[in-house]
Amino acid sequence: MAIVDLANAQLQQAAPAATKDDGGHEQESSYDCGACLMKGVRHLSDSGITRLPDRYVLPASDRPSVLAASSTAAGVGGVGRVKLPVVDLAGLRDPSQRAAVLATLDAACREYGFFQVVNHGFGSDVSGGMLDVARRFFELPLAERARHMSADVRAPVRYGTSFNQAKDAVLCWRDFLKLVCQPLREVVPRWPQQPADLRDVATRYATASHALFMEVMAAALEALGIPQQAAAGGSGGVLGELAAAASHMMTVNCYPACPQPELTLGMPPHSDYGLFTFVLQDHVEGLQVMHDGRWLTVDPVPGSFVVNVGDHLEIYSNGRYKSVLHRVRVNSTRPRISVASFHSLPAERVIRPAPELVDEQAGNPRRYMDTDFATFLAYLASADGKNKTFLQSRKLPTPAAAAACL
Ligand SMILES: O=C(O)CCC(=O)C(=O)O
Ligand SMILES: [Fe+2]
Repeated sequence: MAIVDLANAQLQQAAPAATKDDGGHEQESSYDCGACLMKGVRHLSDSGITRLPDRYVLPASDRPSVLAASSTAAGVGGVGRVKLPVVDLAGLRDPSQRAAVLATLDAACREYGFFQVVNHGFGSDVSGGMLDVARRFFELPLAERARHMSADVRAPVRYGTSFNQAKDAVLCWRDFLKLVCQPLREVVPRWPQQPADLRDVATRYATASHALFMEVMAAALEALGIPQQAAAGGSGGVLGELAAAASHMMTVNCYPACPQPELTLGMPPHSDYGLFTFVLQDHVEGLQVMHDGRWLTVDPVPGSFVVNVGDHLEIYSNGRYKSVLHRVRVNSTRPRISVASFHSLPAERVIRPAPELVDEQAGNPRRYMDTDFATFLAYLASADGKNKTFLQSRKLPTPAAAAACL
């Protein structure tokens, strides 16, 4: 798994922008040809364009200002901004504080589906080094980056643009480098050779990210009350399975300065496919989280990771933890780099609600169907993708909802 795009967008199926819209967009331009656009947005930005090519212009109802302007939420920073709950890993490692930190993590996963991890022990050389080499990768000449362009979504390394460049009716203002990270020793020799230190730096980063994921996953299982020995019939539980084999993919995202950021997005609304995603971002804001029907901008906290619950964890927790929609805004002056690490069980593993969290008699019916990677691929190819998210497509009707339909 973790080999194709592990994010489920509410796909933008709108037709490209009309001949002229309120941004004064005209249809014919040298930058509107399909082949030029596939060179990516870094190329467009470097070429000094002053207006957004039509293929990036979202229909008015999907533009970033909609829903964002007046958002507020209890316990958050300013209007439309959020300081995510903080999970202090140093506290988690201290027996006298562990219960309190677990309670914070549990509440964050239920309410926001997002939290921030601090004091994680990741050396700043590891995370800072990763952001630095990512930035230098996108500064390479286009011809060097383009060596890794591939239509094969299973390739261990893939360079591309937009969200799903082969399918997106409206393109996103993002270029990306995807690196499959497992089995690490086998895939690293396939990763880019330029910049010369990329393989070393990304290997150290991937190793540390996996260790951090295991620690946070152990905490989440404890907070959910799932004993690790019993979780998979006494075979060491999910943690034991993950230690033996996991899926892990890294996406390095580059969002260059955009001439008309109010008309487009860096990433469309989507949820992530796995158990947990760890996002390392530079100091430029852009990530927005859906909370209570409103978009909230996440305040970047230097040295921290933004962690979010993925679809697999929502299913495994039988809906207790939320895999929420998020998206990325861009801006006109400051390029932004982020590195998203997607962690889950191996692709062939069927994900279903943990038996410990299902109890029909106690009013906790099973809420999700069995899910595996083949189901996910079938969903992507199906018409359903236009109408609802993958997660919605896996929901079982609750008894109350089923009764209402009778
Ligand atoms: O760039 C970001 O902050 C988030 C990226 C993201 O959501 C993803 O890669 O799935
Ligand atoms: Fe995401």
